[in-house]
Amino acid sequence: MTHAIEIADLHKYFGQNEVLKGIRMTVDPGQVVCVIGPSGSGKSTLLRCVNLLEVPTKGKVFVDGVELTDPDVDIDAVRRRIGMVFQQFNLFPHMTALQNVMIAQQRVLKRGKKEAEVVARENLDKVGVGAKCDAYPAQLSGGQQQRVAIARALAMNPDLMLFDEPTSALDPELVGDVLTVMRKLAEEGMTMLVVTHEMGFARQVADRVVFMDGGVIVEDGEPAQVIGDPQQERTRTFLHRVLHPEE
Ligand SMILES: Nc1ncnc2c1ncn2[C@@H]1O[C@H](COP(=O)(O)OP(=O)(O)OP(=O)(O)O)[C@@H](O)[C@H]1O
Repeated sequence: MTHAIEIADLHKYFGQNEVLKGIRMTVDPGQVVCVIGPSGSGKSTLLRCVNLLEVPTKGKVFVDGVELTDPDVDIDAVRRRIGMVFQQFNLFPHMTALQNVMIAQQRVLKRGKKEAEVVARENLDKVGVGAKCDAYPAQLSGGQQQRVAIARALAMNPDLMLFDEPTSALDPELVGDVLTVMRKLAEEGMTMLVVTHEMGFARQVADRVVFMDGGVIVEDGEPAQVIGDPQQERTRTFLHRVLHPEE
């Protein structure tokens, strides 16, 4: 079986700073893999290397068997199959929710206005903000804005979704709405690579959890193992801090 994502010996430097130090991992079709780890461990950089928002210094990244790091590959064609959801929702402030979900379909996929609108409405309904089509981002809560951002990614019919701390910018009471949408996508079989601090989500939804620290993968396994019974001291220390922040 071809892996949905394969990362082979990935290194990334920013100047002298080696942020990724030989990452190897895979995500198979339909799998949900959560990446956890302390701030600055390289999680976002890893995710950004999967759609070449960052160019790896060394190593290879494959999406569905296609090597993104091959200079002859049509990167835009591969990128179109990858949906990305960021911590900040990055919606256009002067466009309504509906227009935000339509615009990339029209510009990138060259869909006509009518089709783009139908697809946008379907996806806004799917994430539970169908009633907010005509609202501007400033009129929406953070959780609603993030769900519009998810709808925007889904409207492009991606094979694969990357999430970079999608709930970190949200007020605590809004986190659940976004996680519910992500859980539903996982149940539908979407392949997902998710950088998150939400241990409950990682534990309940992920097929695998990857713990990163200092630019390396320290542990990679089933959630019950990595979160429930970590083998490495570094993982235990991190989890203790995250799960018992008051101590
Ligand atoms: N564009 C950049 N230029 C220079 N250094 C960068 C750049 N992006 C990230 N870094 C550095 O790379 C390191 C890893 O950052 P990264 O954002 O990947 O970590 P992270 O694990 O996602 O952290 P967080 O949980 O805080 O988002 C940090 O030291 C950061 O300062």
